[in-house]
Amino acid sequence: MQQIKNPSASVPRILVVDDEAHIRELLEITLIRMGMDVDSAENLTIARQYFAQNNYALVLTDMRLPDGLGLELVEEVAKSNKNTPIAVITAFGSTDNAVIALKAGAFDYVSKPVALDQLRKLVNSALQVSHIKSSANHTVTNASRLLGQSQAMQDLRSQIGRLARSMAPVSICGESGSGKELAAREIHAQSARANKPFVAVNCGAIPEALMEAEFFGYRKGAFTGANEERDGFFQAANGGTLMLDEVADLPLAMQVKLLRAIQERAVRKIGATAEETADVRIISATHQNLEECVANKRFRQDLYYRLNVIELKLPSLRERLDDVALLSEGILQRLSGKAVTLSPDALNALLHYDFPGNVRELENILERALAFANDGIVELADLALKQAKSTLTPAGSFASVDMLLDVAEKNTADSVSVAPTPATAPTPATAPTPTQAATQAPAPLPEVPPIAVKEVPGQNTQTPVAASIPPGGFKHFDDELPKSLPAYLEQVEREIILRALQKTRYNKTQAAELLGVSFRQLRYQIQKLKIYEAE
Ligand SMILES: Nc1ncnc2c1ncn2[C@@H]1O[C@H](COP(=O)(O)OP(=O)(O)OP(=O)(O)O)[C@@H](O)[C@H]1O
Repeated sequence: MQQIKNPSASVPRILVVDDEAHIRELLEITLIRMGMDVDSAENLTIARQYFAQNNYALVLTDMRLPDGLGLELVEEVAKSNKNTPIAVITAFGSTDNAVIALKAGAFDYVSKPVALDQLRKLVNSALQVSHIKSSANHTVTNASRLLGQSQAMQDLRSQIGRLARSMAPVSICGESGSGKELAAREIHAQSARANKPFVAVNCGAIPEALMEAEFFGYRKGAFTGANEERDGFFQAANGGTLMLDEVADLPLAMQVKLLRAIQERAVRKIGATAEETADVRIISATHQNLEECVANKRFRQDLYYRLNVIELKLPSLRERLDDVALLSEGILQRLSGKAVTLSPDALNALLHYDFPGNVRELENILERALAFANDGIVELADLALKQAKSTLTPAGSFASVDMLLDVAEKNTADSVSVAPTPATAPTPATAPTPTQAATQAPAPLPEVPPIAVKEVPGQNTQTPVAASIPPGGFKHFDDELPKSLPAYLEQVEREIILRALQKTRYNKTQAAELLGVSFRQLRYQIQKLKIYEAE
């Protein structure tokens, strides 16, 4: 056992635990060169003594020790009140051990033979975690955008605080609109990676043929149309967090490649001969049941095991209706920029609504209601809830089409959202590529001849309806008023969405661009209106 003399209180101190003297020595030299103080232990017993007597910025332990497993130390350190990050050194190719250690509370891992640049990155992340913990920055939890004071939200926020201190992959599940992406952004914002990119990728929105290029990038000339070298999502997220949204939508072939990239922490651009390291933290999300997808052989078990190291479950809004008042206040404030309140009747109606679309639906309801609200008060009738028996008083004019569509998501300034930007996408002649659509103002929707004439069942039916428009379009009211405003507005919304879908040959990404809404919002409206592609 070797102890560095005269450790200064201001110098970060690291405990290295390994039974092989030459590895201890290598780690010690590297860490001392990085300006750290180092204590080293050759077995669990000595490591425990050191840990009990000192405060460490990081504990780095081998998995196999003469008197036990490094995993025991991981559990003890994770459970202690000291909040010390602990990382493990795993044998080459033993990624299962890494997953087990991460599940037990390890902050990160390095594989043998230890690559020194990876070790340096790990140490720097651990130091930032310790710094965030002890500095005023930690109050970021209080400024969380995830609103809600219910027990479920308080638990969620403290779970997020713990997860932010780890590199472990997190799998977020929850109903559509319940806040999965927001939770992922929070984990990133509170982590040591906060000043690096957060890249959110909608796996369901990328054409299969382009997946590899989008994820891993390509070299110039790698294929026809590859006119210049391009980074993929992994490179764009380097040092930060990569969110794989709707991960269940990944095709099986891509799942294999993704698994490899995550395990090796390295990717190879299409056309490149060498791999490059990819230092990304993976957060995945889905509204589907991934276990069921595994059982149905739609999702690889090994990838599931790799992504699902820690599971974060988002409660639905109807499970935490006591948050509705606070959420509404925050949303109204954000949307209108001034104090707008809900009348007691309106609040009461919301408290009895079941929100199948969760917080996103609450946002939509309130955004629509704001357009009708007078004198800074949202009344029950303004909400136009389906269950609410509203007697709507005419409020000037009917909602414009723009109002019916949700506002585009606003990315936070410190984050990057990467939309698929295919280089060689076989795109329909009339539809713009996503790249074009992102840079051009959406063109006005031209008249589209009606297709696949089918009768559209009633708007409130539970049966999905095929994507078809009645001949001549839907009935529009000139003089007479519609019998039900919500049903009428849904009808107009359906018509607009169907026209955009038909124009883009059912490419939802392009349809969303055309309508100036995000893919997620369009998908939500399609689900809500139960539109599906005509066979
Ligand atoms: N707790 C919350 N506090 C404030 N806003 C929230 C909360 N949860 C969700 N939201 C808002 O609701 C909207 C939907 O959230 P988000 O996109 O994170 O949901 P999601 O579960 O990822 O949806 P999907 O499954 O459709 O991808 C966003 O505008 C988000 O800001």
